[in-house]
Order: sequence, then C-alpha cells, then structure tokens
Amino acid sequence: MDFNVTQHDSHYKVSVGTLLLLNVFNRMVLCPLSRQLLKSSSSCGAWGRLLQRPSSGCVYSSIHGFNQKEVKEKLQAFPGGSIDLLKQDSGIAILTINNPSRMNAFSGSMMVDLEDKVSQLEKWTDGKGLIVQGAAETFCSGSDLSAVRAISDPQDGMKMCMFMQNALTRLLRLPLISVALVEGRALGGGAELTTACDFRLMAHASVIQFVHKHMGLVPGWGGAARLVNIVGSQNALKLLGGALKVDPEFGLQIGLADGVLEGSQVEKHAETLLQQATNWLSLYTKGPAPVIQAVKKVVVSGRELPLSETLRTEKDVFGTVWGGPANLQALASKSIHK
Ligand SMILES: CCC(=O)SCCNC(=O)CCNC(=O)[C@H](O)C(C)(C)COP(=O)(O)OP(=O)(O)OC[C@H]1O[C@@H](n2cnc3c(N)ncnc32)[C@H](O)[C@@H]1OP(=O)(O)O
Repeated sequence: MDFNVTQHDSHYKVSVGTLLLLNVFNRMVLCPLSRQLLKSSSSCGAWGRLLQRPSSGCVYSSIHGFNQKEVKEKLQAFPGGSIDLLKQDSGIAILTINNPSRMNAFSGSMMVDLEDKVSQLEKWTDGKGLIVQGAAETFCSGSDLSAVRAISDPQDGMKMCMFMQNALTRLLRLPLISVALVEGRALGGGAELTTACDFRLMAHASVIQFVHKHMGLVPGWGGAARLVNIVGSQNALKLLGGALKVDPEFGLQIGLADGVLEGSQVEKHAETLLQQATNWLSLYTKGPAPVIQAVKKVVVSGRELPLSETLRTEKDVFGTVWGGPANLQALASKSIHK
C-alpha cells in the first residue's frame, strides 16, 4: 500500500512498510546527531532516495538480504494443493486454502500461490471485502510437515519465515475488509493466518490453536506480533505458552473471535457458513469501493504508524474521498443520519 508523504516540500510515494522500517530505524539505530542530520537538507538526498524506493508493502527486501526469486524457487520444490481466489461482482472475494488430503496444510507451492493471490488482490480496484476459508470443512493445519522436515536447516527456515511474513503482512494491509472463516481446525501457521485478517468468525466446534510450543517452535509468520495486537500481551502469552485450544466461546471472551457462526448441519435449511460470513461482512462493505478502501487505509495507518504519520496519512486518504462521487452524491441528497 502506498501513501504520499511530504518532506522538504517534495512529494515522495512510500509504503507503510517503508515508513515502519524508517520509524524503527529512526528510533532504535539513529543517534540524535543522525536524526538532526536527517532533518537537514544535506541528508535529504539519501533518505529521499530511500523514500522513493518502489515498495510493495513488504517487511523484507534485498536490503535485508532477502532474495524473493531464490526463495520462491526453493518453495516450489515442495508442491501440493493450491490457493484459490474467486473475485465476485459484489466486491467480496473468497480466498480458499485448498489441500484437503493434508488438512489444508501449506505446501511450499501454496506459499508462492498465496503471495501471487495477494498481488492480484492488491490490484483489485473494485474490491471491498475478503473472506479467507479452508476447503473441505477445515481451516488450515499450518505448514506441511513433510516440507518442514525437509527444510529444517535454520537458514532456509528463516527464508521461508521472511517470505510468509511478507505475504501475510501484505494480506493484512490490503485495502479490503478481511475476515477469516474458521471451520474445523486452525493450527500452527493456520492460527497465524487467521490473525492476518481484520476479523475472525468461528464456526460451531471450531478450534484455533497456536500449537508451536508443542513443535518446539514459536510463531514465525508474524502471528505472535499480530496476536498481541488482537488479544493483548497477557492473553497472547497464555495462548502461546499453554498452546491453548481456543473454541468459539473462549475466542469471543478474549477478543480473538468477532462472531460465532451457527452449524449449517443443525438446521436443514440454514444458511451455509460462507453465506453467514458474507452477510456478516456485508454490513462493513456496503457502499462504494473507494470509500470502503479509504476506511481500511486509515485504520491500517492508525494500527501501524506513529501518530504524526497516521494523521498525515489520514489527511492524504481524506483527500481522495473529499469531493468524490460518493461525497457529492451524499451532499446532493441531503442525507440525514437518524
Ligand atoms: C508454522 C508452524 C507450523 O505450522 S508447524 C505445523 C503445525 N501443525 C501440526 O502440527 C498439525 C499436525 N496434524 C494434526 O495434528 C492432525 O493431523 C490434525 C490436523 C489435528 C487432524 O487430525 P485428524 O482429523 O485425526 O486427521 P489426520 O491426522 O489423519 O490427518 C489427515 C491427513 O492430513 C495429514 N496432515 C495433517 N496435518 C498436516 C500437516 N500440517 N502437514 C502435513 N500433513 C498433515 C495427516 O498426516 C494425514 O495424512 P495421511 O492420511 O496419514 O496421509
């Protein structure tokens, strides 16, 4: 996601990722003297070039020693399953994790597929919402354990981790309101995937479980950082430290779940889980795509950026809708909000 930022009377197009990187670097690495230099025009050139660097909202790039092409080639060596994308005229897309014979575990090629589908969604100008679901009545059982065994070398593990962090960070930053429809089990990386959506809806008898501790691991796909943001550090510590099973009731209690869906098997003519999730999401995606996308953008910047940068971003996003078609139409119809 790109934002326009004004610095020294010049406009630079930068991504949230670049801003975050700059912010962390600025706070943790630059000494006060360097910060002073950053403000001065003499240092503007280097930082200006960095700010202008084209970015796709990734956390890792070549400056972190991350070679996307090389990692993709390695991951493709572990095939199986697919990530299926259905973009609907309603502006709500369905992303399906599809590897039923392995409880929708992520093979290497599915990781590459996920990144490709996120790229497609980033370019979807008519999009407003996204539902992430698993095929065949279960969500996702995490990494494909056969691939995990084959890439147990720490260096390769780190590369896979960086690749998935990039893909899931971009998923969460999409200008679409996203919801994970959790049916069956969301385990390990599957639990992490649910946190890369804005909301989580849990079906009757579903379970989200960060089983990493039982695997001698911690989350590496950004799931721990996102979990802390969603449920707070106390609850995150309990969920990760105890590898606790989160059922819908517990999920609602700690704020991991945003709603519980009724089992479609219970009543013969009940809506399917996907219909229920679509209805739930439609409340938030009703309206023109540019406005819904603007809503998501201001929330992402509020979630991720320091206040002064958030406010500047909000101003820029506001400028994209002020006087726009939806705004003019609302003014002309003298709409009231009783
Ligand atoms: C990022 C870090 C990570 O994600 S580490 C991976 C964390 N995930 C796990 O450890 C899940 C391990 N799997 C399980 O605990 C069980 O298979 C679960 C998912 C609970 C399902 O149990 P159950 O309903 O009894 O089915 P099952 O065990 O017979 O499984 C059906 C077939 O699916 C397979 N499967 C399942 N999960 C994975 C996985 N993560 N990677 C690879 N294969 C997986 C099972 O091996 C089984 O295959 P098969 O029918 O024996 O050929």
